[in-house]
Amino acid sequence: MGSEMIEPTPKYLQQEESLSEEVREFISTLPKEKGWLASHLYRYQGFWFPARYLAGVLSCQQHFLPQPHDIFLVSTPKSGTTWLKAIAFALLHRSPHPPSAPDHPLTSSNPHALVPFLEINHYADGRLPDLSASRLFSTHLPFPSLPHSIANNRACKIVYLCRNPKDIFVSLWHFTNGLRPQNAPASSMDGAFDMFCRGVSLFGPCWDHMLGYWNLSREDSGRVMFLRFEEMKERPKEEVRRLAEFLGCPFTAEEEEGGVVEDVLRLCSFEGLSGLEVNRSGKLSSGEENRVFFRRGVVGDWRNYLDQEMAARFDRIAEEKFRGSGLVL
Ligand SMILES: Nc1ncnc2c1ncn2[C@@H]1O[C@H](COP(=O)(O)OS(=O)(=O)O)[C@@H](OP(=O)(O)O)[C@H]1O
Repeated sequence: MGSEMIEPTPKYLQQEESLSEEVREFISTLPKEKGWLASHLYRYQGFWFPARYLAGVLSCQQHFLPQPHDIFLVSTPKSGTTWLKAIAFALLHRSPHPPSAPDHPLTSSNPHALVPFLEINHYADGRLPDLSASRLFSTHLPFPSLPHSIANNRACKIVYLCRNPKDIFVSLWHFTNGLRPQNAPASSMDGAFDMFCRGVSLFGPCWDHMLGYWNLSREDSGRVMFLRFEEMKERPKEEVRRLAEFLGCPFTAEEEEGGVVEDVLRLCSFEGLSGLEVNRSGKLSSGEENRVFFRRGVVGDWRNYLDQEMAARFDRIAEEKFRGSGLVL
């Protein structure tokens, strides 16, 4: 009889048991609901987190110290974070790594490995990370949970990426089903839809998440750039030029002539990234298969999943939440 290897539970499926006594005690005081993938989501500072991420949130709130010129890529999950990470990395490192180079880091590493999340990666597992290697960070943290050290630091730059919540919902539903252990049943779309509308979803409510950074971008547009997935799809060159400018690395005339804008876009395109071996068969250190971050990458896929009534409920929520803010999606 051959001995069967028992795979350890991937980190992203680890739950409350893996946390320190202190964190477990704290989260036991928070409101909780059944999770989409994790057993529970906990409400902290008005938003919903799985226990493992919450431990990272608390730790980075306590310990993170920004440096002038740090850059933070912020988004609610499934807004196009993977794409933004790839583009920002390619823009900021294009001197040592020209985007057309066949050995560019993005051809052998998933964007999440190159630009880890503060709360999900750097500060996960009770670690205090050494952050000296790179000052380009990413986070799904809503504004009220962003470490005060970042929120109050006027020299840091924040790039916020937003997407139509209907597409976010559909993307999140596929994503969490794709991460389920093989024998676990998929969640029903109706149940997930109701939870999402009530804000009970990863880092949700997504509307409040967007509004927090929208307001900040209106107060301080030099420090916070508000990008939209749909506009990046519609006019990628303009948006990438705008981003390069905001990040302090605008394209030179030579680069424009040499087609570097197009090179960055090609390198970071859905087709380009999702076709790479590393993204077809690799895994993150937290256990997620890289391929789950690439599904369709289009605008408006929600039309294939939501009926009129569901779409109307989303519209009503957006109208209520965004009223008077100037934010229209
Ligand atoms: N390069 C590129 N271009 C365009 N779109 C892309 C790209 N990479 C990923 N995607 C699509 O983004 C969706 C995943 O969202 P996130 O990257 O925010 O996920 S995560 O929060 O990091 O888990 C998910 O959207 P859906 O296809 O609608 O599910 C991905 O397919």
